[in-house]
Amino acid sequence: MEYKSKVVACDVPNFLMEFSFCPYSSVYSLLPMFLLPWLWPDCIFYLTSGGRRFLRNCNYVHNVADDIINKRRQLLQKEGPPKSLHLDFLDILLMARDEDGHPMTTHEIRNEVDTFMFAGHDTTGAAVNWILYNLAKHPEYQVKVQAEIDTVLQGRDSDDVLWSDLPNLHTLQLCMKEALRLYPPVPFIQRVLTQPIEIDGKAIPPGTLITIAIINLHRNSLVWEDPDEFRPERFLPENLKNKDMYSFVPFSAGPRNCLGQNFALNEAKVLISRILHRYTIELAPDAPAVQRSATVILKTDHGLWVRLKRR
Ligand code: HEM
Repeated sequence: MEYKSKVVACDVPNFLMEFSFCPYSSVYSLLPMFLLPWLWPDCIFYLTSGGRRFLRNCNYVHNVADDIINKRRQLLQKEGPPKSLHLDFLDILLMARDEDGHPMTTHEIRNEVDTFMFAGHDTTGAAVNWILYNLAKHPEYQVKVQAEIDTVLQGRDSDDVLWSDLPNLHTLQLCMKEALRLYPPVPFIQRVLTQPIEIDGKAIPPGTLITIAIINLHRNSLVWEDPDEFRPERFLPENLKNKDMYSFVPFSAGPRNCLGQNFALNEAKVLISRILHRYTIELAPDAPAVQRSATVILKTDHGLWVRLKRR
């Protein structure tokens, strides 16, 4: 499959961010906001109780971020740039200057912080959950992953996972990719076409908002053999030789793909190897059936229930 569309940035209206259900009528309460087009204009949406709750929640998050930014700015003014070798993200933003020497405003910095918090937190959390769940469901792979972690750590403590260990966790990497294929934390993305394209004989005009269902692509039997099976070996280099590079896109693809991809994979590797070095994970026998719920992030309706046994 080839992506022929050019990608453009598209502003997401606020109503799409309100994923809770419309609270004020028995009929509406069953419908997600995007099925209620008359509430799409912000000025109308903000008059509803859902809209007011949305504004309240936004204010709360913005105040938390503003508070952190202001405290750090004051610290920078008082003590000067940090002496540590690596500056953190907030320091970099606070110290950035444009061509005229102007710093970023708190509002500009907050927008960046919000993007990274939203893009980097729930996504990685969901990924780690789904990976651990799959390893619990497939103990034959969990054992291999644990043996690999034990070898790589060479008797060191679980807290001592080093940067240099990460490329050696090959089996873990295969299992992580397979879990991200079956359960991509971002199941859908959207793009506005800037050029007409044709897919299977159907012409789609520019300006059309299209949804790319990553989860369906990953489970398409034309793309992956036995797509619902957990088979990490699919990602061995020899098995990927004839695979289209767009068959597996949990981090999207093209110029607007995920900026935090490597960070997320490394973060997940550290976390999972520390957990599996100490514990074996089993599915909880009395857990409710896993019901995938595909909102912005792929979650479950009743959680993923596992048991940890100290090794
Ligand atoms: C397993 C974890 C993650 C997954 C599955 C994931 C997935 C994605 C996907 C699919 C997109 C494209 C969204 C779209 O086009 O609509 C994206 C964009 C983005 N991600 Fe991630 N992400 C993850 C972790 C992170 C982390 C840890 C960070 C930051 C530290 C991050 C930062 C971003 C940013 C800034 C963008 C927007 C890039 C742009 O529009 O140019 N992500 N991510």
